[in-house]
Amino acid sequence: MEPLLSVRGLAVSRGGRRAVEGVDFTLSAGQALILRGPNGIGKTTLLRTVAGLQPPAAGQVEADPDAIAYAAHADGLKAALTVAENLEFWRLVFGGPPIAAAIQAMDLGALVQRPAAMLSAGQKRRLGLARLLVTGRRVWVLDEPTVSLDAGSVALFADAVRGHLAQGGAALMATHIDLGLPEAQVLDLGPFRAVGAPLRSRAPASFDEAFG
Ligand SMILES: Nc1ncnc2c1ncn2[C@@H]1O[C@H](COP(=O)(O)OP(=O)(O)OP(=O)(O)O)[C@@H](O)[C@H]1O
Repeated sequence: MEPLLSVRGLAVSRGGRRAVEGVDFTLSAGQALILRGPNGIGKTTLLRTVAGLQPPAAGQVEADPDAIAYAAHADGLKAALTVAENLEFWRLVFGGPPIAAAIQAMDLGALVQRPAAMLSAGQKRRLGLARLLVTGRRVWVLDEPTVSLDAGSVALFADAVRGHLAQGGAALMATHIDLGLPEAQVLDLGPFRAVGAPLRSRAPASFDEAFG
């Protein structure tokens, strides 16, 4: 079976410094891969590279760029639009399926008329994940998808991923928690830490805006 995503000898850099290198994996229809590794090892950087938001430092990422739906830490919601309007907006952008199934999958029925600005953190995250379902894209690339979700919502998300895989999709996810997806493979990035990469990088003095 032709893989939907193929990563070969991939090295990724952030801030001019290599994070991980020599990463190889493929994802075919119906497969999920979970990236693990300590804070700062390069999970987000690797996902951004796979999504085409930054170039590889070395190696290749092969995928149809129109097959990938990327969900970053931030949910990318339109604050003034309602839940339904946000989903309709993304459906129109991507040309995906009707929004009703996404609303049901992420249990947003009671919130459809509420502006995104008036959602709780977990509700925003559920809307951000519902967005994936209206993209109609086959390869989900997800960075910490369950942050802010309660246990019930994590289970809904796991069901959505399972449904996506069953329909011939694939998913690449960075997460620190157990998603309840035993069928997913796990790739620990620890052994791929680039030679010379710091174990924990130190933030510059001006970095800590919130607490400075
Ligand atoms: N904006 C930035 N500018 C420069 N370096 C950065 C920037 N953001 C992150 N880095 C550095 O790049 C490296 C990889 O960071 P990345 O966010 O990919 O790690 P991660 O594995 O996703 O971490 P976490 O588990 O904390 O989310 C880290 O060493 C980090 O310090």
